[in-house]
Amino acid sequence: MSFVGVAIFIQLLVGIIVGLYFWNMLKNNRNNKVTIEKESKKELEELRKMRSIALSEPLSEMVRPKKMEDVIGQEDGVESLRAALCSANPQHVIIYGPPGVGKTAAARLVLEEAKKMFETPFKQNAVFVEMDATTARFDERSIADPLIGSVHDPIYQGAGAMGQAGIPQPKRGAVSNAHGGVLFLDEIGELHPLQMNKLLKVLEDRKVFFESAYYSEENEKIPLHIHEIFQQGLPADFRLIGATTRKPEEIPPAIRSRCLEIFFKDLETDHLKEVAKRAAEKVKVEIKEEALERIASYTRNGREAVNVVQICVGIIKKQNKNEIEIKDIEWVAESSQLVPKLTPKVPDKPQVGVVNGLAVFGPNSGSLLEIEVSALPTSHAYEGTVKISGIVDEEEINQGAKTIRRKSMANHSVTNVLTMLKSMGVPVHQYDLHINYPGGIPVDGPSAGIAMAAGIFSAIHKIPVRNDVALTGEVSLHGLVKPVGGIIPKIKSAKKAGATKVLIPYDNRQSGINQIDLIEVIPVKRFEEVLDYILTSEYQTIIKTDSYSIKQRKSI
Ligand SMILES: Nc1ncnc2c1ncn2[C@@H]1O[C@H](COP(=O)(O)OP(=O)(O)OP(=O)(O)O)[C@@H](O)[C@H]1O
Repeated sequence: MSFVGVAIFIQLLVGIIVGLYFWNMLKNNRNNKVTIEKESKKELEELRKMRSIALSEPLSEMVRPKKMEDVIGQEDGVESLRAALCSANPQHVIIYGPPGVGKTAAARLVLEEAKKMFETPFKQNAVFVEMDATTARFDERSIADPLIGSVHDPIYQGAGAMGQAGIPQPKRGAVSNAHGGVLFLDEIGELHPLQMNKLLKVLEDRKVFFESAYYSEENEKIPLHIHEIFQQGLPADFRLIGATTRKPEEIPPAIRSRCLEIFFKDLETDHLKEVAKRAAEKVKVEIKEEALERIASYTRNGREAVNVVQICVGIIKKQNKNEIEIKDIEWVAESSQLVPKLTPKVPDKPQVGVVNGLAVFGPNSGSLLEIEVSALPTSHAYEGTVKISGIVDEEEINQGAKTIRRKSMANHSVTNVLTMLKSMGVPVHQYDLHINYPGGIPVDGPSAGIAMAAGIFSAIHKIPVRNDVALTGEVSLHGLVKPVGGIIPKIKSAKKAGATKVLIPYDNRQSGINQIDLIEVIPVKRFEEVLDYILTSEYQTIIKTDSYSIKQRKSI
């Protein structure tokens, strides 16, 4: 074969190989397409089948408040929420309150109310985006951040078109999804500090800026919209409504200072009855007053009340009944291990060494706190012993990334109280003292100072303490009554427990406080005044014949 013949043969061979290669590729592509189409058809059928199945709407959805008036017992909170959002300049908000009392329900409704306002900046299609801060996880490489958004770099996109072309892809987070509307961030107190900082930056800029090592202004392969996002940021102009069961002091000051703070309360018995009644009405089931009363006695918030009705409805429907009776509620209480609520009450009569202290839990819930003191003459030569029971010995304070463990403040507060009483002339050292906080309420903080001091004084001198007075306040080494937190819920809980007077630190007095719930509120400056108010009238005569006089006490 000549040289030309060989060349033609090789050319033909290469042509055949290349042709076969492309023919094979086309065949594969066609096969792949057919397989993908078949798979997709199967998945679509499955999806349609799933969509055709729908259970009935759960009762919890049916009874969810549909208008603000349906949110029961939160008039002040709802009014503040309206003031914050239903205006020409809506503000960011944090709602504090116990779980299940209507924070989410009210937040969902306020945007709809705001949209109806004449001057509102919210458009009719403004969105309400809901997110739970406990699920707003992010990863440190910023590949995924459902709250703020993230950039999918080509290395993580794999074989996707953008990935192959080396184009970084910004992905929207909740802050951008909420653009023009409201971002409701439940449990905002649980947000990771790093994300809290990013959120603060977004609130300030009203847009999100992304970074990527794969981004270059000169890269012409990058589409225009991605250039615009990297250069001008992704819009994120929304109003934040954060909700938390934590106390304000546990929330970072930087976010607090940018938000209006609103407080939702514990629901009272009447409110719980109303929530349960409306739930029963919505499913057209009858329920009598005594049954509502029983539901309220077992439940602590609106969600629990709705849940009890929901289970009862299931039970009576199975029995072809249309009325929820007390026995149905008892059955639910037993099977769900619900325990009746104990509302602390003031004692029936004055007693030696028994004082009505006041405690506060979470952001807005108060409770009467019984303090009992026993004082027995000591057999020790120099100094009696001091025992404290029923308090938190050690506590853990979570400050975002760091956790602090500290010894109980109540413990330290006893030391301060004893020093104060000793310097007053009370013969504390001659007694073995036992201070007990019965009832399992976790006590901490120094706010029980004046109550504890009064209990010790009463126990040592065997003078009964008035049972109708409750008191709160820290006491200084020199007998000054220092301000404390949670004063309003404390006053309300004193009234609920049956007290007629409540002593508070003078510096805690504020306008309108004297009229709260028709209980007499008495601001006090010094511990001597506390004794004058809470010890029974015998005190005045006994004290004058004792080893120290009122004059001595006043000179502390
Ligand atoms: N004040 C209330 N008035 C009417 N219904 C209420 C009230 N509080 C709770 N509910 C009922 O309980 C359900 C749950 O309430 P919601 O989710 O608003 O509570 P929350 O305070 O946001 O609680 P969490 O902090 O646990 O999310 C509501 O859908 C509603 O049916």
